[in-house]
Amino acid sequence: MSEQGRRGQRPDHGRSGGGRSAAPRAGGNGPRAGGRPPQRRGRRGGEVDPVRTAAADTLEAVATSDAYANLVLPKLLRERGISGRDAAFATELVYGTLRLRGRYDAILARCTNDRPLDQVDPPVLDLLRLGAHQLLGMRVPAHAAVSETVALVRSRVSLGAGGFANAVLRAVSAADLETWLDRLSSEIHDDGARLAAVESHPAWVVRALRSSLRAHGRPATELPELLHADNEPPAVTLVARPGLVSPEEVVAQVDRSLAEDATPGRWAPTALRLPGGDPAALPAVREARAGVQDEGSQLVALALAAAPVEGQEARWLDLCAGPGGKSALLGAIAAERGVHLVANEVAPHRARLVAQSTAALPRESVEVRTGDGRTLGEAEPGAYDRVLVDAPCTGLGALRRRPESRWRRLPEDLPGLTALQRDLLESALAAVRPGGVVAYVTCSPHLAETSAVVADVLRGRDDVTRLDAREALLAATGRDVPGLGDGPDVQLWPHVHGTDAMFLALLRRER
Ligand SMILES: C[S@@+](CC[C@H](N)C(=O)[O-])C[C@H]1O[C@@H](n2cnc3c(N)ncnc32)[C@H](O)[C@@H]1O
Repeated sequence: MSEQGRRGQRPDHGRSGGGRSAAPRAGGNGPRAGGRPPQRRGRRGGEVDPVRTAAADTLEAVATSDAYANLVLPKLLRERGISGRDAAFATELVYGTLRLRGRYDAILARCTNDRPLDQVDPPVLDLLRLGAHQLLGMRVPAHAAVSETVALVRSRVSLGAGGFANAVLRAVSAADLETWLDRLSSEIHDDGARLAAVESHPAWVVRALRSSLRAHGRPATELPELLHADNEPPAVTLVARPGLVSPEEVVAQVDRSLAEDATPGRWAPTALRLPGGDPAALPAVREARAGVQDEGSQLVALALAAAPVEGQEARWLDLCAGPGGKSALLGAIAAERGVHLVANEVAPHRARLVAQSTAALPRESVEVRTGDGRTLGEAEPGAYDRVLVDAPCTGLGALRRRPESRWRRLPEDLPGLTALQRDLLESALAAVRPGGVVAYVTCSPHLAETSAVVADVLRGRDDVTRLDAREALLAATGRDVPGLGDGPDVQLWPHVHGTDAMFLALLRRER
């Protein structure tokens, strides 16, 4: 395999003066986030940059309080009056640093004068990663990246740590990204470990994704492309909820400068993509007639609604509904068909989010409940025509949109999750009536959470038939969606479909 192939496909790094790459890099901001530091005036020598401080505070909250960057950072930027290009710069600093942590650690480990990274004070290490991202993932001039990061280390940790950071970052800045990646590729001989470092994923996730690609009939040689896609920020994708608003009506509400570049979704008739902006500000989103939703999430909900069900329909169930994106889409379709949706969620605060997501639906067509989905099937046997089990999972299929999650999840999380997934699927099969259909969905392609759960639950049962989910998906989209494999289940992929890696199995209860 070629060097490039082993490393993964990276964008063509155009070069500008000084040998630094001019193009945004893998996991970089692209045109939306603005990688060049905005010009700020009026800071005295030695003062730390407030925008980088906001980024460092967010990284600290993520590291020490298990916080989510996408919740902490916007709040912090609002409180500190940081907006526009400064806010975009801070966002790229945080997201890029978190996503590419594995890659930067492999590089930093070669710049610390043989000091292992686990012996570097964690707050210093986080700031070194922040500096490395400015040097290698953004278009920040090297002197600014080093001096601003060293100022942060001095002010937040100690003068001595500042000296150490200075030496390490100068060593990082001695080569550009291309050169560093060539070096990692030539020095790390194990295939999985090399991909883990170059494409910044934990090694166990690399192994899991390789197995899943193979199991779904895709060549393992696609793995670098898949990992690379996980490092690309996803497009802003909206859903126009049927019967409540059309994609065209949503586009009409978008700022004229962005509307020209709005495009329909690739597959789902309900989807549209925006080049940026603040979708939460659109009237249709504020009124819950539209929402922000990955196209893969839309596709699995649409496929359940399109699956063949025998006889009259009256009641649908979303067993694990929070925060309610799929409930809102299913509920909109249900309302059009005169069907009632029950949206169940175990966590009260997430049930409140479901109520918000479904607020635009006619009141009589949806009921939001708080309860344990594991017991619902026993309590209401055979009461529903269609049931969605969008099970709690590792979220390994949505790494693009959750920059820190790949480092938080551990293989030890799997047994607890798969036990819960099995219980929920069994409950769903009890809740669906004969002739009705259950969709088992995860935003993870990990085989233990997908095919293995379905196989475990169906073992020894002859009252359930596996439907061809590809046919339902094609019926739902009316388009020829390529790369759906041999079936009967569907596994979507970021590098093939441009969606999160959603898994879908459709199961019909025969008796
Ligand atoms: C993957 S999320 C569902 C996402 C949702 N379908 C959407 O599109 O917005 C899984 C949800 O299951 C909920 N959950 C976990 N255990 C549950 C249980 N025993 N019963 C019902 N819901 C549960 C979690 O709180 C979480 O909100």
